[in-house]
Amino acid sequence: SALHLKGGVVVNADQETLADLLIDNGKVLEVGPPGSLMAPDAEVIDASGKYIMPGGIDTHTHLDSLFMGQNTPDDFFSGQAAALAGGTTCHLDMVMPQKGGDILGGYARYREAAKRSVMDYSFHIVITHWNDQVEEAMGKLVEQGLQSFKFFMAYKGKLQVSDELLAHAFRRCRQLGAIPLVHAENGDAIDKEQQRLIKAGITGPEGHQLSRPPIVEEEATFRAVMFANLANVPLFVVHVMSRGAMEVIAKARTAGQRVIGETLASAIGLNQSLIWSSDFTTASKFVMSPPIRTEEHRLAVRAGLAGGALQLVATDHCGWTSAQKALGRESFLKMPNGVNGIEERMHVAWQQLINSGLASPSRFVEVTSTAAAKVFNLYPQKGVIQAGADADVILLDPNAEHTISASSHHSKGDINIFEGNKIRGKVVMTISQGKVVWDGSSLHVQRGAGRFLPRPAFGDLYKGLDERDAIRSAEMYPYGPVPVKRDLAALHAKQEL
Ligand SMILES: NC(=O)NCCC(=O)O
Ligand SMILES: [Zn+2]
Repeated sequence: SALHLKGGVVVNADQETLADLLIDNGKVLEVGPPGSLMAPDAEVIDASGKYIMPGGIDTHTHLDSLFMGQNTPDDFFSGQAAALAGGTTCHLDMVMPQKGGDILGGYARYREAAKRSVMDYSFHIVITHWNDQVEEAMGKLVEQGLQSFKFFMAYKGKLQVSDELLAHAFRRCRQLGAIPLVHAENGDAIDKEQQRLIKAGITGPEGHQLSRPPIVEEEATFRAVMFANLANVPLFVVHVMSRGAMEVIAKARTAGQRVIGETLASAIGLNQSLIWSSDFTTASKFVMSPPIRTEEHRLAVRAGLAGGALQLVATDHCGWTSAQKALGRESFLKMPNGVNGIEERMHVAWQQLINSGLASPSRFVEVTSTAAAKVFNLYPQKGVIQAGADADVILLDPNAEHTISASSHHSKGDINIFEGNKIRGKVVMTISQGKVVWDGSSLHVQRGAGRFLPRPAFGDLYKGLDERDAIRSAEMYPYGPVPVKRDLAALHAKQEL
């Protein structure tokens, strides 16, 4: 049935206004001044004292995934249900290739797994090797509505790609109108550090941390940014965890390059102190790549997200059980990397951005929803509350207090990196496709209700790139057109004499 939200503050990325909202048939029907909308049959929801905002979009998740030999506990049903309970109504999941590198096969498996979905979703496709079939598969995937490909610059010997592959792939993305995503860490350097630390007997979770210092993240970020510049392709850097990597991105943007920096709930909400805990289960919870960093980095990245050096905040949700983490008891090399967050992200971002006074509710909407919709070509279907948009909407009570805990979360893992975090501000209602799916205490989700969202190539980030190419070419050949015409016949004739 139709919903009539009355008396709330509607927040979009550009402004907040006291307004009423009418929702019907899965869409936003109308937004108008308080008392102006007529809908006698609609169910009335009192939104007074609450913010009405676009549902969150998480640009980086790993649901129903096989990673480091382990299956993630959360599938598309449990992961998305958790997301909805935390105010996220849409996500983009990472498609890992099948064994043997079969990309289309991997994609088909994820489409099948996603049939359990309870909210809308799309995918990024991970590319780990290169040949003609891969190039062709990328083209086919773009035709099917996928416009983003992910490359790991770390995980040596497994997922890591070479510089040569990056160079090829960025050109191919440019041709297809797709966005390349990079996990930016120098896998070769990490490999050496890992061996050194293990040899020194540092085998615990802190060894993971020490093997991947901020400098390996900054170096790879710089390399990816330079390669993207070379191909004149937009670039999306996933999970920016450190100040240096953020500054590389900010500098490139200042020079006019189209680079998007994604940070994570774990980066702005936590520092690495608990990785030094003498309790193994506690320490192991925080093992992820790139690592959660010192307080100095947390504060820098948080401020950068508020101030505009970074563009959005995701989760890289790849939560594991404590038993799975314990596989790394003897060596951090065997511990599945990854942390939870799909359910906590909106609350952590609210706490860190709004309650710190660093950002406005509009900026919160921008970094949790609108920017993602724009970059990944879902706007204005998603990421905004206006007539015609999908009715993915949340109500947030800025005064409600709650504490995050594994004992009350909806995700399937038995551990939570935000355990005990006190949050002021709570999502008291989530509306997905026009239906109330979270009422503040229970979920009302329907298996299979989630839809795959096709995303056309050549989105907003591509506008103007052809003109830039033409101008850059002209700048590259300051002494005239190439190839330079030379009279080689005359030279031959001369030398034959
Ligand atoms: N981030 C992490 O530690 N695990 C998930 C895989 C990745 O994104 O690197
Ligand atoms: Zn990653």
